[in-house]
Amino acid sequence: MSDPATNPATDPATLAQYLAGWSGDDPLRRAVAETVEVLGQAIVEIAERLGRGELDGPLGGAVGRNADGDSQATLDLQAHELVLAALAGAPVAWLGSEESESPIALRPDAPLAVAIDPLDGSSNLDTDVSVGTIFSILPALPAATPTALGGAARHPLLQPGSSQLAAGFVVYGPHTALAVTLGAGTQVFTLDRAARTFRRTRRDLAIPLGRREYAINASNYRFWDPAIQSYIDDCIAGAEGPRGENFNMRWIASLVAEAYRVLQRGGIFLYPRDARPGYGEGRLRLVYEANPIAFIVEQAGGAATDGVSPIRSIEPHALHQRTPLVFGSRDKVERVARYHSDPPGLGEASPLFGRRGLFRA
Ligand SMILES: O=P(O)(O)OC[C@H]1O[C@](O)(COP(=O)(O)O)[C@@H](O)[C@@H]1O
Ligand SMILES: [Mg+2]
Ligand SMILES: [Mg+2]
Repeated sequence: MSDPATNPATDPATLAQYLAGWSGDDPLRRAVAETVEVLGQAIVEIAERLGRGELDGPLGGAVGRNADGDSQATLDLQAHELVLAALAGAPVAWLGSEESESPIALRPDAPLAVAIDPLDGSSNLDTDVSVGTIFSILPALPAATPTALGGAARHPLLQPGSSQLAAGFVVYGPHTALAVTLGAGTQVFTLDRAARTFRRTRRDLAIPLGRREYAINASNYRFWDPAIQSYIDDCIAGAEGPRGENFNMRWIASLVAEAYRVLQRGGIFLYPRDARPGYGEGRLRLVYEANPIAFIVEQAGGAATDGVSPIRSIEPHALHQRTPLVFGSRDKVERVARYHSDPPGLGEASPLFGRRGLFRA
């Protein structure tokens, strides 16, 4: 897979052009393309609102609580409303949003379901750190009985991530970047603010290998499982430890910003389960955070697991369900799984094995 930095002057594909080229005359693809495009319009609005900072009032500050008990900022709700309004005419039957306890019924006969985190990382709003939007597009199954969410019949929003037709995430940073996959590679578009248009700036992105960088909230160390503790211990031990090389650490506390960094320069991200009350399945949500990120990362040659199993193989049972999440360069993600499968005391960190070469990657 090639990874050229694309020059918009010679590769002027706008998001709309890229979507049109991909969809052709296929009705389901056209529906996906239309939906990504209207989400793009909502994203432009959210970017403009964020770009005004506190000129129109406070961005952060809790105004309520969502279904998961997280506090909601004014902008969490505004972003949700902008997405809802943008989807009004789209071929979407169901919207599942972090900011709505239950799925929202849109057009009953439409072929798609959208799951979205309208504003990711919103606890960072008042510090002007990058936040984002994450979305997943699924087929709306005709046989589903949506009122039985969580029951025997499967709601379209509760399909495993392997059913996704498209996924995207945005970083509202110094520039607004949109990473998208339609199952045919990962593309990055940059918002041309003056034209209110996304233009492709990276084509068929491939996560670079070899970057020795990990991202984890290290303040939770004492609550982690031994496998995660061992993995991080070995990174921290650096050149003197079993890995035999030094590692750098990053933690922005903004999933989209971490995911974008991993896409651009490699490394690994971990938000594992831990022993704090309420963190038995980690913090991040499977349906509208982990699944779309996993699809995009895999389409860029990387991997995403819950530590052991591929994220996209997990059968969701609830819209707001959490999952441990590990993603990044494939070799590093696979190494984390091996720390889980090695018997305690015989892992790579074991003094019995010291700097054994078997798992050096
Ligand atoms: O504060 P913590 O525990 O480090 O968690 C940070 C994580 O929580 C999140 O902010 C969760 O997303 P929301 O802001 O949408 O709830 C992620 O962006 C980030 O990776
Ligand atoms: Mg989030
Ligand atoms: Mg959010």
